Amino acid sequence: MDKFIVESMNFYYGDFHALKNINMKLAGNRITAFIGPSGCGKSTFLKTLNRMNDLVEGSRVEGTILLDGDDIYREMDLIDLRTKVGMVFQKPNPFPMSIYDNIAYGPRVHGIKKKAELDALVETSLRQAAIWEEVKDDLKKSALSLSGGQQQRLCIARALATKPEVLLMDEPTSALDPISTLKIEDLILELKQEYTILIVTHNMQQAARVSDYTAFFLLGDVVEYGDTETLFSTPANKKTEDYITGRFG
Ligand SMILES: Nc1ncnc2c1ncn2[C@@H]1O[C@H](COP(=O)(O)OP(=O)(O)OP(=O)(O)O)[C@@H](O)[C@H]1O
Repeated sequence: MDKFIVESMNFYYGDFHALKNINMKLAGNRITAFIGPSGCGKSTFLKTLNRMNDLVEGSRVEGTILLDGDDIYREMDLIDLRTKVGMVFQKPNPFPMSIYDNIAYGPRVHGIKKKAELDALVETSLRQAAIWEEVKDDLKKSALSLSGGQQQRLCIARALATKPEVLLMDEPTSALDPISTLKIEDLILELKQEYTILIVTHNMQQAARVSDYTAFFLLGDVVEYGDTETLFSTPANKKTEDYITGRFG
């Protein structure tokens, strides 16, 4: 099932044409990776999917992006969209509050007040993000006292607490050590059962390890998009081949 259908999408920062005629279907309950050299538009593309770019002055989007058949720029309420489509950023960005409050924040904004309900949500989210065992006795401790890898898993738990359907991840492991990176990768694979995951990564091995599908971006174009195994073993385009073999540039 396609979760997102992107049709004739163009994106501009002022006069700069950052994404050029993107047509793409993104599969539900699968992991899709976006790769490509710096500045090619991967993050911009990811952010169009939950309208994070709306905040950028002078930016403009053309074309259509459907989420479960609804046009996210014309038919969907922004709060509904952001509830359905959660996001995890490159640098872990916990709120300067306790571990518990970081997770309970979103649900509270959505009107959940009962302590028992919040307790359950906090536990489930932390378990799903594979960090419960490490923090369950310290829920009142500041989230800022956690290690970088723990903070990133906490941020994933925070994103899960509002029960999204899609998780956008913008280079979620680039600030982490190899062990934390592998933990997050295991977690991403685990989460695929329940979520649609879209991940920007500079790490080719990571894309090959975790994703079902990969899209290669270059200068705002999608040069090649398909099944990860095929794209990495027998790329159809010479530019894709040059990039994945490190001959790019
Ligand atoms: N807020 C902005 N205002 C103007 N131009 C921007 C803005 N954000 C990004 N750009 C430009 O849009 C292009 C695409 O940027 P984007 O961040 O999407 O690339 P990327 O592929 O994710 O790069 P990286 O891998 O370095 O994160 C770049 O040329 C960048 O300079």
